[in-house]
Amino acid sequence: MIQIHNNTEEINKTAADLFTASAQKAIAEKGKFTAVLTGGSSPAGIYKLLASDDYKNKIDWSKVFIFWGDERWVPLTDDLSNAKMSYSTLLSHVPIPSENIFEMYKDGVTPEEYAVTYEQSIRKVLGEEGKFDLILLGMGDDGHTASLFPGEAVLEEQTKWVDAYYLAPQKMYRITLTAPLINKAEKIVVVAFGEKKTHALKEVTAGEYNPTLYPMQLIKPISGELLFLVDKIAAGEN
Ligand SMILES: O=C1O[C@H](COP(=O)(O)O)[C@@H](O)[C@H](O)[C@H]1O
Repeated sequence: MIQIHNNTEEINKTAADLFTASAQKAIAEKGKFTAVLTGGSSPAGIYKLLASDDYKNKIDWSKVFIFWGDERWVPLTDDLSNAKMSYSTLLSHVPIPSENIFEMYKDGVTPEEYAVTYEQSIRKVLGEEGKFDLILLGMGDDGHTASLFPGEAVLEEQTKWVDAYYLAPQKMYRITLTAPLINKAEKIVVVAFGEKKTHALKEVTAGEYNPTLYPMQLIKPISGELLFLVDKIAAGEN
């Protein structure tokens, strides 16, 4: 489903409300909430809202478990780190236990080794079902999501839940959840706004099926819900 909003503020509020409602429901039903954060620039407003006085006390953060959809293989101190942005906007401002936060980077190991460790951590918290309560995703201007980039072998991955590889065009390693794992989730919310997203959004949602070119097309939940929160500009209405 695609929801078209008037502006970014509306998208941020809708996403923060969805996050809060999913957390409350999961905690009431199962005693814990498992969520995946997205990187990039798009989610910063959502995270800041969740950390604000209006929102943060609505969630029992001691029962929240945070993972990431992908990461650039850089230390947490690096401005390119998706985790760094998530801490500065959200995680450093809410009472979540540090052991409930699963950063997608570790010093002293290779990205490939850490992909295996990260998958084990997911299995420990979620069990063999691997069903996250909520996954937030962004979408790159080229139609990539998480670190599922056009033309990369990771798009074909069927078995692993987490993969790492060298992304030659960006000259850096990436670590990412794979499409088969993402698709197990209860709810997947994709946030995209601004004119740079217009072309990819049209191709992803209304174009021919060509996930090699537009990897976001691989995101098709098995039994859960997929919701795009976009603004009028991204939707091509302005
Ligand atoms: O490289 C990445 O980009 C996408 C999109 O980022 P945005 O800045 O256009 O919102 C993001 O979803 C992904 O997590 C990130 O690693």
